[in-house]
Amino acid sequence: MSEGTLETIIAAIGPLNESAVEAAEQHLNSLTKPPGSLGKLEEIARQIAGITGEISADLSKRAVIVMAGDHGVCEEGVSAFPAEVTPQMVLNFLAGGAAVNVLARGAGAEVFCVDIGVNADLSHEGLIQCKVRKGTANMTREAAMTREEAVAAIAAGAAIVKDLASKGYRMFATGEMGIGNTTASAALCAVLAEMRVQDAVGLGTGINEERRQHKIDVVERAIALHSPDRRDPIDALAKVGGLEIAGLVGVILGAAAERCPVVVDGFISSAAALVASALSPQSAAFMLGSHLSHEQGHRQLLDVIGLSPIIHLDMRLGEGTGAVLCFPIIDAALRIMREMATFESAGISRG
Ligand SMILES: Cc1cc2ncn([C@H]3O[C@H](COP(=O)(O)O)[C@@H](O)[C@H]3O)c2cc1C
Ligand SMILES: O=C(O)c1cccnc1
Repeated sequence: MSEGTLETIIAAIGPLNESAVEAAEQHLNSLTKPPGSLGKLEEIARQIAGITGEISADLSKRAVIVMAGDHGVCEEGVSAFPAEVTPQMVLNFLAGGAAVNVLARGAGAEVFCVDIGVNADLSHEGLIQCKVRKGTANMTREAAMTREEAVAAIAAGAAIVKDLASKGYRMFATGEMGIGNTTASAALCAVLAEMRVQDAVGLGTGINEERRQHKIDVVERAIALHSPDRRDPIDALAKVGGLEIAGLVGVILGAAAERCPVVVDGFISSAAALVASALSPQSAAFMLGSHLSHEQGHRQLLDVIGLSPIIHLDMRLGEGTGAVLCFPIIDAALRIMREMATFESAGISRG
């Protein structure tokens, strides 16, 4: 796919429907509660109205899209786990045994696992095959991928969402699997959010402080080698990003283009959201922050994108786990819109 096709996806993203936001606000204020007393549930209800154009949209068909890809930078010893865990976990997702599968079952969501760049030959009927290349290159030596590969991965993510939307899916969560991907995410934060590298690099799967210092050095060397252009998000994504991160950029832009809410998971998904919002500032209005990851840098990253997390559970897993946990809360906000009595219908005096 060419960058022109990416421009077409971006051009399809419009603003929120302000009259639906206004109608949601009026309905919320007619319900039997002090104005604003349902806090963030009210904010969610207004946002979903603005996204979908309906004050209580039916979002019952929902999906978590788990993008899987490998990272050449693992050669530098940046993760507590070996790279072969990526394909092993893909099989676990397909067997239904990973944390995201369990939580998705509880949230009425289907898990779609995508091979966008796993460094292994995987074949399974449940796997969506979109491999752009077998893992990125080691960013401390060469660009993680080419610009064309980054664009192809974005396009693949957007095409998956388009296909699911045509089948009736109305809400999406971002998920990922890729050993080494907190390193790529931290590099993107440093370039595109202008965060200090030491603030963006965390412990990932559980390295110690000494290894974190090494991981900081790895990110600094990669950025010094490539000088990614912060005004060109595709350049940054190609040089220091990841295939699954690029795939999620496409999922987010694709959801915004389809006017579907997209719930952004933890640190890595938020790095994808950062790239998406740099490519299309309007896309941020279609994103919902999910949880505050324990990974260092996540709070600052969310602030830059302008997302506020719905829940705080000290999780640091990824896969889409925090995002799917927010689906029942979003359901609660929509249920309030549908089922609560109004002051008028219940005969209750207003203050
Ligand atoms: C068994 C296992 C399951 C996971 N599920 C998500 N991650 C998470 O950990 C990885 C990022 O951390 P780092 O950058 O330190 O490698 C990603 O794959 C992320 O999704 C997992 C990691 C492991 C080991
Ligand atoms: O917040 C996340 O997404 C995360 C943090 C650490 C490791 N894996 C994922």
